[in-house]
Amino acid sequence: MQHASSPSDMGIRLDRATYAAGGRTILSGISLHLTERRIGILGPNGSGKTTLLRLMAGLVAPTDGRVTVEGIEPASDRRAMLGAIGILFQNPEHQIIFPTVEEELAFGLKQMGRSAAEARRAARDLLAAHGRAHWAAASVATLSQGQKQFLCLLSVLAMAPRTILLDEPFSGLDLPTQIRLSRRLAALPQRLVTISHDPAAVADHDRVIWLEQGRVRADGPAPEVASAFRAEMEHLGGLDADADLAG
Ligand SMILES: Nc1ncnc2c1ncn2[C@@H]1O[C@H](COP(=O)(O)OP(=O)(O)OP(=O)(O)O)[C@@H](O)[C@H]1O
Repeated sequence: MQHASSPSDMGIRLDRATYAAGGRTILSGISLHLTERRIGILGPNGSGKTTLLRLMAGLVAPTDGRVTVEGIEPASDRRAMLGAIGILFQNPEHQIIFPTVEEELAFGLKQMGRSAAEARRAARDLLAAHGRAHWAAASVATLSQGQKQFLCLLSVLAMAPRTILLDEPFSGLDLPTQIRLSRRLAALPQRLVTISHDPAAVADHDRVIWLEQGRVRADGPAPEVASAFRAEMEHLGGLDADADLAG
């Protein structure tokens, strides 16, 4: 497997990355070099957060500029990305494709080259390690939303990617499930890039990037950026309508 060859290749780099679709520019000239262990991406609805995550994961390629992960363009080498980047999508329904928990967990491992028997064994071991051995044969349809979200996290962890991208990981989860998931995420050794519209979700992160209308509006330590973002959102919330939307 290819690994970073120079410090500038480490982590995730965006060089004037632009993404246009449907006749409009969604991200404009984003330049970032992300190497910190806990990174937050804040932004209001429609600011381009999920699109940025899709670019980083290689699910879409920039229409201009460049994106590299550990020195490799993610959209051009999806296989190399399996060990480099994992994604926890906002909606588990967009991630889960197999009928049973064990099949779902084994899928990624098979993609990484494990035999079917090895993948199933590793899936069962992972479930047992998280006190969920009894889930193996369960139909995914019988799991609650929070349990599906946890299954998706286990699927990502099974592949042990060096960076995990999290798209609003707490949306739709009740408070105890949020607290549990947040504790599990905090304990992970990997680099985490967490997308949120909630400044509290990224308040203890090493670096926070504020996206606004497809551009970086602020980039810095969490206390500064998250509090400036909160102040702006509270100001906007005090107005009767979004200033940039007609009607
Ligand atoms: N393929 C596409 N074609 C056209 N427009 C798109 C496409 N993908 C995203 N958009 C638009 O780009 C903007 C940014 O979308 P994106 O999902 O990245 O925002 P977001 O910050 O994640 O929003 P939210 O917080 O609401 O999930 C939105 O206005 C969306 O409608």
